[in-house]
Amino acid sequence: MTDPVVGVLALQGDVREHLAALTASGARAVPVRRPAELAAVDGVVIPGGESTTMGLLLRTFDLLEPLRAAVAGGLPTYGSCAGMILLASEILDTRPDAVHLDGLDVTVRRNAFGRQVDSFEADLDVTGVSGEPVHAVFIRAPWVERVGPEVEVLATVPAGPAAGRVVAVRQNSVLATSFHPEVTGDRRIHAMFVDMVRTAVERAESAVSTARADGRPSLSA
Ligand SMILES: NC(=O)CC[C@H](N)C(=O)O
Repeated sequence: MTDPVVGVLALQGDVREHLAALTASGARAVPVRRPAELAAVDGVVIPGGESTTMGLLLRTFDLLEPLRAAVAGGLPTYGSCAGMILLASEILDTRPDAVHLDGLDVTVRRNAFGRQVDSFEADLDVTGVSGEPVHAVFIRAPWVERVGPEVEVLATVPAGPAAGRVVAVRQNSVLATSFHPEVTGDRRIHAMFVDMVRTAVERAESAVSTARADGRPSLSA
């Protein structure tokens, strides 16, 4: 197949880094600022940045409902840090009117690792990523405090005061990490997401060809 088109929500945050990481992982990476641009992608990344600001901008740019609907409809979505916060069904330590995309049945706590420790790094074993552990960079990061029954935990902090805290999860077509793989040069998390996107595109294409073979009207007509 041709390279899947993966959008990066480009309202705020480290958009450029995700575009570069996706391009290096075999996707056609494009910025998304308008509903029509969102409608044209096979998958979308919600970058790191500041979740309350990004939430306000989603409203301003009329992207909130289209993005919520796309995620609910199964569009492969990857949220990193602030992106994880926006995807959560419940957010602790945020403003009362904070935006939830409700893509993940999890409770996240913003800035969870404490104000003294704004950033830190750790080597993580991540389910689905083979080889060396992933060197994870956390920047004023959230952690996941509750996971719903459909949510798979992909990584936890291995040691230190936050040992055991959940920092990477997947629920069906939604992937989220507390950390920022886009800043390290290790492309394995983006490659895992691009694989999710490719699988979803292939599935949709084979559903269309089955429908054609059955003589039913084509979904792509
Ligand atoms: N690096 C990040 O994305 C930080 C997230 C930020 N602390 C927030 O609450 O949105």
